[in-house]
Amino acid sequence: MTAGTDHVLEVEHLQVQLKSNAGLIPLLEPLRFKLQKGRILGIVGESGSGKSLTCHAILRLLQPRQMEWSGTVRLNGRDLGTLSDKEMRTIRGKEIGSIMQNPMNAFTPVYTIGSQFVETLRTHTRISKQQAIQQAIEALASMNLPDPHKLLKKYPFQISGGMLQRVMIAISMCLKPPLLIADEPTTALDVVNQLQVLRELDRLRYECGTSIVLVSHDLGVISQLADEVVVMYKGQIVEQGEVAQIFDQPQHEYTQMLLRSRPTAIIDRLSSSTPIEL
Ligand SMILES: Nc1ncnc2c1ncn2[C@@H]1O[C@H](COP(=O)(O)OP(=O)(O)OP(=O)(O)O)[C@@H](O)[C@H]1O
Repeated sequence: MTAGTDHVLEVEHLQVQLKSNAGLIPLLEPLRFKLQKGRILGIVGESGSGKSLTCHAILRLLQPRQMEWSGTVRLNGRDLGTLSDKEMRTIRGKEIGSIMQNPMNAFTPVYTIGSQFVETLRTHTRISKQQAIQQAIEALASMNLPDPHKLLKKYPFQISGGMLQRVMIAISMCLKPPLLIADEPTTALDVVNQLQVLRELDRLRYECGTSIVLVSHDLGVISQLADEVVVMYKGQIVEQGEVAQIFDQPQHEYTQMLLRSRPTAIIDRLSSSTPIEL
């Protein structure tokens, strides 16, 4: 970490505009937030409020022909805006892991899960092929994926979206990045697997000190896992702060409305002390 900052992620005046025939249309108003090592920042807000766009902007995955962006994103004090596309490709994966809503997009259909898993590990670490396969098998097993040996031989289209989601998380677990961007990581999963994934994310931050940006519609998940929260509405941050503060004393009318419609099922399961039978 660069001297002078104890923040893994610093986002300042981050703004995104859509290029259209009618001119630039603002999609994200200038955003500002920071995240310390080992902390989880939840991003909540209704559909279309700008959560995914924020994640894509941090990862520098916006299409330059479609979008214009400005502002600063720093990772451990390093301004990502100054890096070349090649440098950013190295950063993505090793230093910023990502778990996106549509896992199919993260895989190439013509290569097996195993070859993509091993290739990713070996691109970012100095381990042998055999060690990479062993790590992959252990990581897949820890994600409650059945028969990891067979799974490695399958192609992405041969397994469900939920399984692919867990494969992506397993890859991130192996790479132990300082920052993980998880955009609705449990949306495609059933309740048992949602809990498994959330526990693995929690383990990643406690054991590896990974900081996590966690986007979720589920306020129960955010209140249980996140340390701080950003509430977005129409491309703006309307409120941000420590989870307890925002959930106990929401100041903004929109946050109050979100909390009134808060689901409780996952919270109850997650906070239950009874171990889940897997
Ligand atoms: N490629 C694009 N072209 C045009 N508009 C876009 C594009 N991507 C996002 N937007 C617009 O930007 C706004 C924010 O979208 P974003 O996907 O970030 O929302 P979100 O909060 O993640 O929603 P959801 O919870 O449904 O994923 C929306 O109004 C969306 O229509």
